[in-house]
Parts: sequence; structure tokens; C-alpha cells
Amino acid sequence: MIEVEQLSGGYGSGLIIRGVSFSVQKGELFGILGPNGSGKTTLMNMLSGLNMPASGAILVKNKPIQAYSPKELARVVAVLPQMTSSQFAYSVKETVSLGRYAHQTGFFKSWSEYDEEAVRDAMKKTGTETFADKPLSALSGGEQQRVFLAQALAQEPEILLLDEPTNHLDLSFQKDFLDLLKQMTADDLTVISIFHDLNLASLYCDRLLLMEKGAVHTIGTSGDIMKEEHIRDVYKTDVQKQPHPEVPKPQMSLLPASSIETSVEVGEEMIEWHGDYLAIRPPVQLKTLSSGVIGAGWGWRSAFVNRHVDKNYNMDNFEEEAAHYFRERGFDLNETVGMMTAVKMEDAAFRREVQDDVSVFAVATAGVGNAVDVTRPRVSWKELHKPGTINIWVFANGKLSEEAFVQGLMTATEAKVKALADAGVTDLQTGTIATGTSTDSILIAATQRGAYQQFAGSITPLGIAIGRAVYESVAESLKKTARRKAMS
Ligand SMILES: Nc1ncnc2c1ncn2[C@@H]1O[C@H](COP(=O)(O)OP(=O)(O)OP(=O)(O)O)[C@@H](O)[C@H]1O
Repeated sequence: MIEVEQLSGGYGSGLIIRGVSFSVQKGELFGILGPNGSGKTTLMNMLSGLNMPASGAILVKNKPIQAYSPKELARVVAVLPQMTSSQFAYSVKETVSLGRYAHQTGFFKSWSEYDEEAVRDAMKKTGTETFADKPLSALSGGEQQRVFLAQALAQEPEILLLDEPTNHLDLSFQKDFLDLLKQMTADDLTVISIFHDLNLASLYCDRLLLMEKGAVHTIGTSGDIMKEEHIRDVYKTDVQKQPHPEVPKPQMSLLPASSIETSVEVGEEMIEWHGDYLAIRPPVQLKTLSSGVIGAGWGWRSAFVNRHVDKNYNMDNFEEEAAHYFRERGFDLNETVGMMTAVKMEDAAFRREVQDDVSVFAVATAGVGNAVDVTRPRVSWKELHKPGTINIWVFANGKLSEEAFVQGLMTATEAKVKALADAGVTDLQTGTIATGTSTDSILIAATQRGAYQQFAGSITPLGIAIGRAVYESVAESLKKTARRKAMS
């Protein structure tokens, strides 16, 4: 639809754009990114025919842009207008009608039923028909932006150019506006838009052009562009990449200067014993991966609670009940990982292990009433009603990669399995050595300060510390619960 070949140009004799080449296909949503002053608006002005290239070519539908008359070009390319104060006097419908200018022979003299229909259609698509007769000045910023989109669409363009269209829109208007654009590209409208928000651009654009100093730094999909090294290189700022939680598009997070670290170490002195629950509240939030009843999955948490419940605790709405319990005791659920067990808190055991440049503090409660050998076929799971859960917390005092978190789960599980085997815990149904219980839970929490730990496999410093700390704490807790059982 648009081909840009070795384009250079700028203002007067100064070159701002230098040797830029790319092409945009019909129906694409194409984003232009780059820091302030990198030439995005200058490039856009050239694509809209406002500034002529000094050298190179812009082909619009295979025809050089210079070969179009302004009116001819306007029938193919529309630019989302910017708000000017003079437009405030117009009504919404009049504003949208201005988009038909390119199709008029004498201004408004040849206004036809078709023009009327195009205006109506554009207002309908953008949801602006309900305030057709209102003055533009009576609308919110987001509504005005939709009216300008309607004006551009009334022009019935094949290509729409936008310069930071979501700039003044709130979160929900940004989403609505971009959803609408996306929907229009599905109807074959080609959209080229400047973005400042990398994450929005990554979410919505089919392809992106990252500009640096008037030239192309990278062109490609969001996966190609949204690489930490590219963004750091071009924007000169520290960022961290992570996946979007629901959509397979990468996102970038800024790292504020205040995240500069002071060291924190989680240890025995932080354990609070409260009778029917125990808690650890480190002075900073820890990055966590867990399967707690509260706070499962990834998160940043500053409170960890293990709660004793009666062995007959069996509630349908256990999540709600647990949330209520934790909230009542002053825990902010957004910052808490909460687990439950029928094991008495006195039987909790902990262990600190140091290996090279990393230390690990593990806390475990281990009851084995529901011990299961996961490798054996199960005849019936319904018989497993006895209480018994192994809850394991691993606090790593180091900066862990996501890979280290996942390997940490694996290493901790291996250590737990070995502790059960060494204690001779068996699955009551199969009579074989148990590998865990039916309701085990685990937490890996890291201070994200101190030495970087890329791995937590069994022969890495972090893996060795996790293995030892988990094994010893689970083994110790097993002994304590067995002793209590023997005495009762
Ligand atoms: N009318 C103009 N005359 C001369 N130089 C200009 C003009 N407009 C912009 N420039 C210069 O061109 C360079 C690129 O500006 P441009 O507006 O294209 O960048 P941009 O990437 O859109 O920046 P921003 O993100 O800040 O909007 C800048 O150095 C700017 O000073």
C-alpha cells in the first residue's frame, strides 16, 4: 500500500530523515516508535505529502506521492486532525462533514446523499452519532478524539495516518480507540501511527518501526522490536521485558532509580509465631512464585502466612473463608501469600543454608495423612480424606532469573521427595514410598538483591542451598508431626 525507499529529507536544507526504507501492506496496523526528536513526525509529514522528500521515494499504491494532486491524495490518505481552537465552534456533525472536502467539487455545493451517508457511516463506526448536534466544545477529550477519527473516516481513505492518537486519552478510551482502529484494519483500512507508549504499540500493532536519529534502528514484529537491548540502546534507559499476562505480546517495564538495593536477608528472627498461624513479614516485597491459597502465581509480596486449620476443615468456599481469615488478621491480600494445613504450627521446622554467594531460608510444615505416590495408578481418590499437607517456603537471598525460580521449584520438590523416602513415608493405598501429599503447596520467594543467580538446578550454589534447606526442614517437620501423633 505504501512503499518508502531510501527516503531522506527534512526542513529546508537540513536532513532529518536519513535513508529510511520500509513498506506497509494493506490492512496493516503499523506503528512508528522512537525517542523525542528521532524524526517520527517529520517522517509522517512526508507520508502525508506535507513535506516533500529531498531524495528517495514514497510510493502510494505504486504511484510516487508527488504525482498526486492534494485532493487526489486526500482521497487515499487521511491524517487524523489535531484539535485547534477554531474547531470548537462547529457541531460534531459539521466537524465530521469536513472530512468530505476531498470529495467535493465546490465546497459543500455538491453535497450529495452519498456524502451524507459517508458522514453517517463514519459517525456510526466511531459511536459519535448520539452527540451529532452537540458543539465539539461540549465533549470530553476522548469523545472529541473519536469525532476526529470520524472526520478522517468520512474521507473514506485507504490509509490513515495518526500522530500519537491516544496521547490525551484515559486508559479506557485508549483501549476503545485502539480496539476500533484494529477492527478497521480488519476491514482493510491501512493504519500508520506514531506511538510513545511501547506497550500499547506492542499490543496492537502488526509491525513496528523503531527510529533512531532519523534512521531505521529495527523493523519487525513486536517480538523483534521489544528486546531489552534495542529499547535500552535507543531510549538510553533501563527497562525490563516480561510477557503480557494474557496476550502473547512482550511488554516493557521501566526500572526506577529508587530500586537501587540495600541488602535484606530473610531468616529465623523474622518468624512470628501466633498459635494457629505463623507469619514472615520481610521489610521489602519479595518476588514470588507460589501455589498458596492466597497469592498464587507470580507476584511481589511482603507477607507470608501458614495457617493451621482443623483436620475436618472442608469448605466449598475455602478461598473466600481464607481471604476473610487473613484479612481479619490485618494481612493485605494483594501482598500476601497464604497457605493452610492441618499440621500444628509448633511442628513447623526451618533451616538456613549458605552456598557460595547465596543463602536460602526454608520453612516447612509436613503432615503425611494424605501421602501419595504420584507414580502409581490411583484406584480411587475419594478415600483420601485424612488431613496432611506439606507446605514449603523457600526464601532465597539473591537476584533470581525466572529460570532460577522454575528450577528452584523443581529442586525443592526433589528434596521433599527424598525427605519422604528417607523417612519411609508410604502411600496407604499402594503401600509404596510416597512422593508427596495430595494438597502440597510451595513458595519460592527472592529478595532480588545481592548476587545474580541464573540457575537453581541441583549442582548450582542456589540449587544446593535449596536442596539442603528444604530436605532438612521437611525431614525435621516430619519427625515433629510423627512424634506428636505417637503421643496422642
Ligand atoms: N519545522 C521544523 N523546522 C526545522 N526543524 C524541525 C522542524 N520540526 C522538527 N524539526 C527538527 O527535526 C527533528 C525531528 O523532529 P520530529 O518532530 O520529527 O521528531 P519526533 O520523533 O516526532 O519527536 P517527538 O517524539 O518529540 O514528537 C528535531 O531535531 C526537530 O528539532
